[in-house]
Amino acid sequence: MAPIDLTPLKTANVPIFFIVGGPGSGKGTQCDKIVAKYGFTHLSSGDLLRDEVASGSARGKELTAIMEAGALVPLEVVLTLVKEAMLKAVAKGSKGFLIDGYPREVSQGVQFENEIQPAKLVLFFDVAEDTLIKRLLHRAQTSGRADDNIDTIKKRLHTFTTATKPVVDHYEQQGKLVKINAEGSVDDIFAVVTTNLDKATSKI
Ligand SMILES: Nc1nc2c(ncn2[C@@H]2O[C@H](COP(=O)(O)OP(=O)(O)O)[C@@H](O)[C@H]2O)c(=O)[nH]1
Ligand SMILES: Nc1ncnc2c1ncn2[C@@H]1O[C@H](COP(=O)(O)OP(=O)(O)O)[C@@H](O)[C@H]1O
Ligand SMILES: [Mg+2]
Repeated sequence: MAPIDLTPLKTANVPIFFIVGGPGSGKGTQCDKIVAKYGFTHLSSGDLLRDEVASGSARGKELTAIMEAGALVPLEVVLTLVKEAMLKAVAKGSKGFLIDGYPREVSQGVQFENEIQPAKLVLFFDVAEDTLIKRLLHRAQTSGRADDNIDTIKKRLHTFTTATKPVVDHYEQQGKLVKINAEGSVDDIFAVVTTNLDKATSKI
């Protein structure tokens, strides 16, 4: 795959926030509220992957089985989709990015930050496993997602614990992690999100 020219993205030099949390932790819900208040561009790695599957492309066909198994798709695939989406957004004057659902393993974060730029903050939505399961089963009633079923949910939770929890430790050691208890109401959690984002963006 030819390397993507990231010059426009690096030149834009807009803030980038990683949004991390278990399946059903509220990443998408909080990102929608952050976009409404700050105007950042929300890119969900899961949504980009589902769009790729829906496009019927050969690349998309390979992804279906992996996603329905609740496993992680190859790093290069998801990073390429994220880069392509970020370039499209900076061409339209993006003010900054919420990268939702990425990184899901430490190597993803390291490669992203080496090739694009360091994330300003990593927001981690911390939710107990039984709450995640309850929320995802509730979402399953309307999401129509092939991976919102109890078997795949359990696999996604296992994937989160084994591959993504190390991401939390990695950024905690760097002092860039904001760990938010995301058990409460959407608005209470958003109040904590805005306190942290206001602090981070005031330093830009
Ligand atoms: N009670 C409660 N439910 C929430 C909260 N945030 C999200 N949800 C619900 O939990 C489900 C998963 O949320 P979503 O944003 O899709 O989580 P994601 O999988 O991390 O992107 C959805 O049905 C939401 O309506 C919250 O703060 N409190
Ligand atoms: N960064 C990533 N790396 C590898 N696979 C990913 C990544 N993001 C999403 N996926 C795949 O897409 C699926 C759905 O992701 P996502 O929509 O973010 O789930 P949720 O919002 O419920 O946490 C994941 O279970 C995984 O198979
Ligand atoms: Mg989501």
